[in-house]
Amino acid sequence: MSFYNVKSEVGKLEAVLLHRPGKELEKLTPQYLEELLFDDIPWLGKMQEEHDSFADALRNRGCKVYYYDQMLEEILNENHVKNEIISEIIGFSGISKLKEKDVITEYLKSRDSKELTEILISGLHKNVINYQKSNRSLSYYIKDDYPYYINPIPNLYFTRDPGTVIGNGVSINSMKTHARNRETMTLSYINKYHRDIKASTPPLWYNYHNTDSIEGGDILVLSEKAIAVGCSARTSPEAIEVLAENLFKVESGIREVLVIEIPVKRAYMHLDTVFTMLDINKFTIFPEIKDELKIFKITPALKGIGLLKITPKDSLRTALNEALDRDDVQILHSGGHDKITAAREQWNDSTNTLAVAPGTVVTYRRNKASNETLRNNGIEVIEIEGSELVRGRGGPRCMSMPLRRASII
Ligand SMILES: NC(=[NH2+])NCCC[C@H](N)C(=O)O
Repeated sequence: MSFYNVKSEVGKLEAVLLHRPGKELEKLTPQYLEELLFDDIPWLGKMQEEHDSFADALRNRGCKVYYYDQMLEEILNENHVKNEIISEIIGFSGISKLKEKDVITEYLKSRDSKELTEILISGLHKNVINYQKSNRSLSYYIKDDYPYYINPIPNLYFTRDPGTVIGNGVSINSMKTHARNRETMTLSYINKYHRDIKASTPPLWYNYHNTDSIEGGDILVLSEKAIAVGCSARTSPEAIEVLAENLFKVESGIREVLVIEIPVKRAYMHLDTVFTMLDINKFTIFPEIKDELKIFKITPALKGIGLLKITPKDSLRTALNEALDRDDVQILHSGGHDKITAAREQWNDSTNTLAVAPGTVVTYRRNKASNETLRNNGIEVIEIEGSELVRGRGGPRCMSMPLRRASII
């Protein structure tokens, strides 16, 4: 049996990868907020309570929850994996250029797998390493005010973005920003070495070593034959083409990539901040952007040069109907028909719904107007608290990486 199986956006959620926010969030300071892609500093204790309730809501619906740090710790028990990760991180974090690199490498090697997991997620502060003053380089003094050798990765609880399961394979995404690239790097090790995953040798649809960026918040698995990809502040057209070529080349089952270009803005950093799927024929959208979208359909080129055929489309609804082989697609507007409410609720992730079954979604309770519209249109809404979780700018969909979904009957 394949460890990964996601052939829709809404089939009953059977297994998911989450990360419970930890000490990495306590490394946020006003000075580095923007660089670390936060708008505010969440209160960790409260955030963990909210996250535990989120995980419980998924378990209550029969979903198995895997945790990123546990899987990482498990693979680090093998010495060769530990050494491989340490050497990549040393290069990635610029430590290999420092005089103190041997001391830091030794320090990392002498940690057990739990301690190393903690460092890989919440960072390595400079004052942890003791070494002779005589070994200090000029760059040590000049960059001295930067506190870390290894940066914390506070966005890790948005497990949606570094990896995306499509069919029985996975795309290990290439992140737009340095702040998030290590999330992807560690995920690639989990994918390669975790005993539960490697047994099924899943195909890799995208490799994070490719520098064209693509993030999971932009990828929606519409069906076993079609995916939608947002072209956004985080996902480039070049990366979408590479993903499409890989999916069309091998036996992924995917025959269409529907590209939805959204405006480039912090508030809409990914497609799933403005548009998600709720049911086999229902979607929700932030109405403000609907006239600004550009839609393109990519299919395998039958003849001609190159592998891809690109067709511009006029209407999102028609394109979705075509992709899903239906004629009844409905797109519900968030914000309860009020512009101000819609904008406020979008900022708080009203359109970032996570389907746990066809027509059943998890949302933040705070988005009252949008939740009401969903209910009035036959959607079952499971509400969770998100006062602290939302401060990282993400909702239930961003906080989850579906690993397996049941097929839709
Ligand atoms: N799939 C999503 N919409 N993820 C939201 C990620 C938010 C995160 N702070 C970032 O800017 O990257």
